[in-house]
Amino acid sequence: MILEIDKLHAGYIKGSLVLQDLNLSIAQGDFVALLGRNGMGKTTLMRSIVGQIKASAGSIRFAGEDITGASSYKIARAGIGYVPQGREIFGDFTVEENLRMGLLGKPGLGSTVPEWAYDVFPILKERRSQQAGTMSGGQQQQLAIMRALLGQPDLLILDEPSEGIQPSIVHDIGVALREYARAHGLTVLLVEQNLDLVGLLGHHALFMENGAIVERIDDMARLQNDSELIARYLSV
Ligand SMILES: Nc1ncnc2c1ncn2[C@@H]1O[C@H](COP(=O)(O)OP(=O)(O)OP(=O)(O)O)[C@@H](O)[C@H]1O
Repeated sequence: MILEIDKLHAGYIKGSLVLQDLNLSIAQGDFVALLGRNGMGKTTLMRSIVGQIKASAGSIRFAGEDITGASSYKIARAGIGYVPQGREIFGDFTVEENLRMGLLGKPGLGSTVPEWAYDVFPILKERRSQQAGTMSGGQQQQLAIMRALLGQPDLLILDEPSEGIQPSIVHDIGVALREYARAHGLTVLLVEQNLDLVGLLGHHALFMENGAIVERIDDMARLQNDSELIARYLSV
């Protein structure tokens, strides 16, 4: 297992936990989609894995190493890339400057954006000198994903990458990312509501409710044809 979370408890306010006794194991090279209604704790779980929220109990192991309580910087260096909800790109900086930030803090990667980055998402090459904040949502999402990939992570975590993006563009981004992930043996953990992207980037789906993972499916066709499952976990 590349990621092993055992009995994790975490939250924002003392005495009020969002994640309760959460267990999760992800195998190397797996594509896992995490689904659930708003407020169930998906983002809190992602932020706990990348060290932005400290666990009050339980443990998180990545590639055999205990990363519970480690700094975000150390966790990124250990090989976890994170594309946060809302993308968090630097709008006043150029595309290339944003991409260079993905190289920071990782020894041996240099400071020049390698050509392969532009091969994965060619629009970023066209726009490399443009202020990132002036690009469309889909273009900014490609930038955010590539900034994370430039650190050459072993596990890539994406939090609602389709948010605010036209469906056809979401699909194209998903196809490009799937191709990259397969070619590089990347493990992917995706929080997503867009079922097209879940189908593209998920081999399994996990459902989260009230701070715990309550069900797993391996037959992804159920997301299209099991209306009872959808109603139980996804309808608002
Ligand atoms: N910064 C914060 N401070 C206090 N409470 C928070 C904070 N962020 C989230 N919460 C609370 O934690 C709970 C879980 O939120 P979380 O964002 O993890 O859910 P989610 O499943 O990712 O939903 P969404 O799809 O809306 O992001 C919610 O009750 C939310 O109000």
